[in-house]
Amino acid sequence: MEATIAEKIFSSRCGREIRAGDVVMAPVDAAMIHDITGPLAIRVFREMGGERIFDPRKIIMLFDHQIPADSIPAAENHVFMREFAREQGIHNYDLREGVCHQVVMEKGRAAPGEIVVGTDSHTCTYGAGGAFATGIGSTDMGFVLKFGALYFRVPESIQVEANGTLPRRVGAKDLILSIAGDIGADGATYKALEFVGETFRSMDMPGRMTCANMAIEMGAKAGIVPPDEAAWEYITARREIEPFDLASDPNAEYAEYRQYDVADLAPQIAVPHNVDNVVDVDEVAGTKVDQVFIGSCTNGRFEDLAEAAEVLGKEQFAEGVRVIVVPASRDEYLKALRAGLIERFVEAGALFEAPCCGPCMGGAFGLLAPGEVSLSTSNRNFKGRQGSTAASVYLCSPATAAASAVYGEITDPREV
Ligand SMILES: CC(C)[C@H](C(=O)O)[C@@H](O)C(=O)O
Ligand code: SF4
Repeated sequence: MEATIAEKIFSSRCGREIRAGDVVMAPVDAAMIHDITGPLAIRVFREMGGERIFDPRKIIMLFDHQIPADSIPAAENHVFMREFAREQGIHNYDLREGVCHQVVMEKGRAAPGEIVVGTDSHTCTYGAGGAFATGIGSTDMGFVLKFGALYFRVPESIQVEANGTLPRRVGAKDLILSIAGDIGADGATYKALEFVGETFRSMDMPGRMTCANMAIEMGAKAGIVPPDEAAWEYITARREIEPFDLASDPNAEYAEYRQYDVADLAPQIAVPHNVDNVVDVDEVAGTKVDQVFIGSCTNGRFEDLAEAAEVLGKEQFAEGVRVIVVPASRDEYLKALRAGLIERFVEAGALFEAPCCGPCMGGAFGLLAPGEVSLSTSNRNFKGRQGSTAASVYLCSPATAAASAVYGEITDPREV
């Protein structure tokens, strides 16, 4: 039988032929827990009578949402997790490395063909490298910590094919926002989104990560880019693994097909308060912004910062706009530092913060007051996502964020 990439990954990991719709107990190749959801997973593991975790080498532990601790409960969570890591022999990246999804990818902890879970909805990011990766709840993670396996209902797939070359200053984020606008916030619920076509094939790994990251914003269980040379190059630079072929069969069965030609794509904006409220930038150009956030697991990589810096050029950020730039990880931070980007952002008036989730979730800092408007390169714009429920969050690409930060209002980066 011809199979999709998602079906093939489950078949290979379970050692028998698996079809979409099957409910299987599948082994987990890696499991990520962070400072917010980790403590609950550990408590569930204990309640289940857990003493030793299934394999400490397969656990990725780190802190990124509330770092450095922004409250006493957060500090207590960190202490609790550090103790668990010591007791179980887990390598804890602690608060040094950055946002969980960036760190998992950059440390080579998710590889093509693997099943990877994390107690965070954007775990689907690792599909950029050909893993079947999905966010799970802390209760499920308690089970994974004990048994190293989990029940899955193997998803049907939606194939999204994109062809053509993205225009200047239009990038992966614009493409995925446009796809989210079409599919809708629940249009891919429990499906695997498979990204194929020449646009994805010529996209760099950071761009693929931006796209896979937002699969969950359409309700998808996973977002997968079939691994090609670029993906294998990325992973083999980080861990010892022999490349192999992994792609859907030509006649595999899909729930749906969607096709895009990106040659004329305009910069896209998700306007408040849903990710699928997507419009071309010119429909909202001129909207005044109070805060601009460039960062997150969606768009906090070096390439994103470099694109923003290129659009910024020698300009200053507009008076009255708070520009917050947060690299997604220590590695990305160092690359930005060495390339002189940090100096440029700070000179132009930005606050440059250490790697963490930052204002993305309205957690640690950068919260909005009622009535304020934020333009953000992150992935969610629900009411209250970045502070007050009476504030507004618009989502965009790093290029649009930088252009808008210079003019103090939503601006088409192609005109800068
Ligand atoms: C805190 C965590 C559970 C949450 C998620 O799962 O996505 C967060 O990272 C987010 O982006 O809202
Ligand atoms: S950067 Fe934002 S979306 Fe990503 S893990 Fe952190 S809070 Fe979640």
